[in-house]
Amino acid sequence: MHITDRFRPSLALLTDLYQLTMAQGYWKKSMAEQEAVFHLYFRKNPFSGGYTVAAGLADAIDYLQHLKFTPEDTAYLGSLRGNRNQPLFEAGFLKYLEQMQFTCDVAAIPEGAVVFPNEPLLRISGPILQCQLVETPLLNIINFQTLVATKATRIVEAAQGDPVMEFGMRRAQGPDGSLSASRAAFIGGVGATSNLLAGQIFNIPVRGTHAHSWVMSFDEEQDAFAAYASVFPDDSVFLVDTYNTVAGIKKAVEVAKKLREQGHELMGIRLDSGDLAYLSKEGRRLFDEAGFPKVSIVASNDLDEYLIQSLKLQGARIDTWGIGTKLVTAYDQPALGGVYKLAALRNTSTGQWEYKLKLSEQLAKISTPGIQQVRRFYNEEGFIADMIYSEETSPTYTLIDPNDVTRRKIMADATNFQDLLVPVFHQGQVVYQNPDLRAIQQYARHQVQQLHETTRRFLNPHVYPVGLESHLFHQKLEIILKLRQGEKA
Ligand SMILES: Nc1ncnc2c1ncn2[C@@H]1O[C@H](COP(=O)(O)OP(=O)(O)OP(=O)(O)O)[C@@H](O)[C@H]1O
Ligand SMILES: O=P(O)(O)OC[C@H]1O[C@H](OP(=O)(O)OP(=O)(O)O)[C@H](O)[C@@H]1O
Ligand SMILES: O=C(O)c1cccnc1
Repeated sequence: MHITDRFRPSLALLTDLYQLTMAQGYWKKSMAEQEAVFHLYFRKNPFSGGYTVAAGLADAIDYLQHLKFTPEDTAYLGSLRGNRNQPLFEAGFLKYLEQMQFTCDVAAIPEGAVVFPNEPLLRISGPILQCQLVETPLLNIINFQTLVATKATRIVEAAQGDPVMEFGMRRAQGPDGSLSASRAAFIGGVGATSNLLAGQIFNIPVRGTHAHSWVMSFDEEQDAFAAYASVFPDDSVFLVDTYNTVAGIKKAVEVAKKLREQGHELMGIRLDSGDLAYLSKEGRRLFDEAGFPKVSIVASNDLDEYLIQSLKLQGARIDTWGIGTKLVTAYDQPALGGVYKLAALRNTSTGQWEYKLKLSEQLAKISTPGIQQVRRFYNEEGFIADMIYSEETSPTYTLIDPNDVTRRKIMADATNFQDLLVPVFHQGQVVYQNPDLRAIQQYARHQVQQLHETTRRFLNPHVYPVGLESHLFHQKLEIILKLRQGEKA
């Protein structure tokens, strides 16, 4: 099942109005079927990090597979009016939309792969009208899930093997945001979610403790713990910070003793405020002294990768991390900034591809033309460098940094490489089997492990080398110079 399933029968209008006005323009100018190539990529790793984890492809595939304008969709479009109250869309165009089938080719980097700025995560080729229509929803799906999967990976890295639970639904960007975030967080290595619908849809393990209101609804904190334990004798984690945390821990110890007399073991306690380093050490000491070394200590309270790292440095005795707001909202960087750019258009007279690029004052923002593929070079120690090349030319082994021509890398000795974009749709038909979500999670873990620790660190990470293949670099340069000349004229 996919997140997009919930919006059936049609998601065709989940796009920006301008995609439809351009579509009518292409149709009217007899350009609708002209073949185009677009790439979806981002320009900067999120969170000032050294890498990004791709996510969202399964939902992107599901969306494209079911792209169909229903009579209700076209009736709505038909009802839209322009400035002179004239219909915005023509009846002939709406008929065209209703009959339209998705016929594009799509190649994509599988979910869980580590990816870097300027690498196409998706390449869509086919009739320009169709390629253009799907820009916004593809960006919507891929940008958010990739962002959250990357945040989750960082949090899981900081936790150094401790289990991490995702508690974010209440602070997420709406119901669909919470589901996407739970899925992406799982890809990034989170072990469980508190979000039951995400559990049901994606088969993610669900876990939870209890809220402060449970404790507050009893006269005595200890009675609250005892009552909860009587309902869930083998599955209780007590939230101990409603009043005085140390006193709360002591009451939890007393209830744990009673539970043991009845043949059950308390699972854990949760700390949700105060000094988590101090309180976790105190909690560990009190439970250990009472003969409960296995009672685990869960911590929550606005945690993120930096706080986890700090708490570990302070010697906190936290076993499990509950992470909500900062994870599902990607708090310190709320958008990835992925873009979708036209890179080639088939000339209808010559049948040849014409390369296209978008100029910018900033070199880094000039898009790359061509029919791109990403080749990753690696050895037994991990990933070495990535090269973006055009599938139209046979690639050399020279990578040039598009933002600094003096930085080059020659990969002639590298025997191991892999092309990252794999076929996903062929002429509108799916040719890709989505891996199971757990397999994607394992793949992501393995991918991150292939990166050097200098690329993985949070502060000022080493920049992983990504270059343009020499032919492509020179083609790009030539187009830039030509366009700039045109600008002057
Ligand atoms: N030992 C620690 N080192 C660094 N940060 C900590 C430590 N312990 C807790 N924090 C973090 O400090 C922030 C503030 O926590 P604190 O419990 O003092 O305030 P609070 O959340 O407003 O408390 P309350 O829920 O009681 O109102 C939280 O993000 C928490 O995770
Ligand atoms: O801190 P986060 O990373 O966002 O994790 C989720 C938070 O949601 C809950 O708090 P809330 O105050 O909403 O409810 P509660 O009464 O259950 O603590 C929980 O106790 C966490 O603190
Ligand atoms: O189960 C929990 O402890 C939980 C669930 C959601 C949000 N905060 C905590």
